[in-house]
Amino acid sequence: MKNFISVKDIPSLQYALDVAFDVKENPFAYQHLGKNKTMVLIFFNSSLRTRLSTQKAAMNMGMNTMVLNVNEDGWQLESDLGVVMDGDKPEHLLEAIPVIGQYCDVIGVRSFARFQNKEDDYSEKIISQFVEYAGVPVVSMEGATRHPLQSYADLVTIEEFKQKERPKVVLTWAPHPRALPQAVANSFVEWMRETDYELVVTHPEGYELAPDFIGNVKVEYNQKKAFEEADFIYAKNWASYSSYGQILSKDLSWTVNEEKMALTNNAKFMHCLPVRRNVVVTDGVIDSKNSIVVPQAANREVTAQAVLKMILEEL
Ligand SMILES: NCCC[C@H](NC(=O)CCC(=O)O)C(=O)O
Ligand SMILES: NC(=O)OP(=O)(O)O
Repeated sequence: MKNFISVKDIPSLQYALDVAFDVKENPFAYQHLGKNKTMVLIFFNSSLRTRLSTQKAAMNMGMNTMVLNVNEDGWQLESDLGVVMDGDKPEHLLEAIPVIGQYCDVIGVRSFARFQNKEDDYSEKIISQFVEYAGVPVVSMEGATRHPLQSYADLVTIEEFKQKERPKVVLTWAPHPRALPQAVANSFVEWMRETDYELVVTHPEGYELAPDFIGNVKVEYNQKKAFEEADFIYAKNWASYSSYGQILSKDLSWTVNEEKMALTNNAKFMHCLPVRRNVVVTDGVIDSKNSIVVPQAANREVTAQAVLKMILEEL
């Protein structure tokens, strides 16, 4: 594998699952692959899980890691092409990216949607420049439109907890005080569409995901109806795609609560975290025995390591 940006980069879902379960069982078996190799992790946005799990995964693989928080301790980086750089950004991505590529063997990048321009976000303006100019493999640690390390961990988690071959998996929109990217939801749908699970997405009108991501996945506007017989409830807020980046609703009747979970088939509750308690999900649900958010987060280390293994094997 050269880069890891979307589900299309893995050889197959089954192969990715096999690698993930293997590294989960044998985390230190492949250190020879990463010996004397370095991963640089570049963050344009905050992180807890991705930062720690990806570094831990790289260390498990015998790699060294370096972290750059662009907004705190690097030069501010210009990403627009052809601009007169007489403003507040001293360095262009066109130099910064190949320079970073000189110092490492793999680059991880986190760069969220900025919500200034739909085309810029949906063309993955930042990550695609990394892929073009880095000269080394690039791993998305959440781009503008996808969060593939998260979705891969979500898949592994569902495989571990599912009680039936073809579970019903429901992605539900939930309210939030801020405008959040569509990346987690897009990517979750993109990965789930590669499985044979029954997938249902529920959200208020106006929150439809981009057509390329939702495809012909079933959308049920009645949240309670969507929850019926669900085996997994995956909650996430996202801002509107059609009214790009706007908050159209903060309706707390969409919060995942005990009453709605009672409609399900004893469903497991999932969220990528960080999560706003008693806005996205009630304490009662996230503190219940059916909440698997912590093992889900633990699998972030597993899938980051699986991705690094697949990349290092081809270096
Ligand atoms: N990486 C997982 C989620 C990251 C991001 N969440 C956030 O920014 C939450 C921030 C807040 O709750 O204010 C998102 O939704 O894409
Ligand atoms: N789920 C996730 O990506 O968490 P962080 O934003 O803390 O990395």
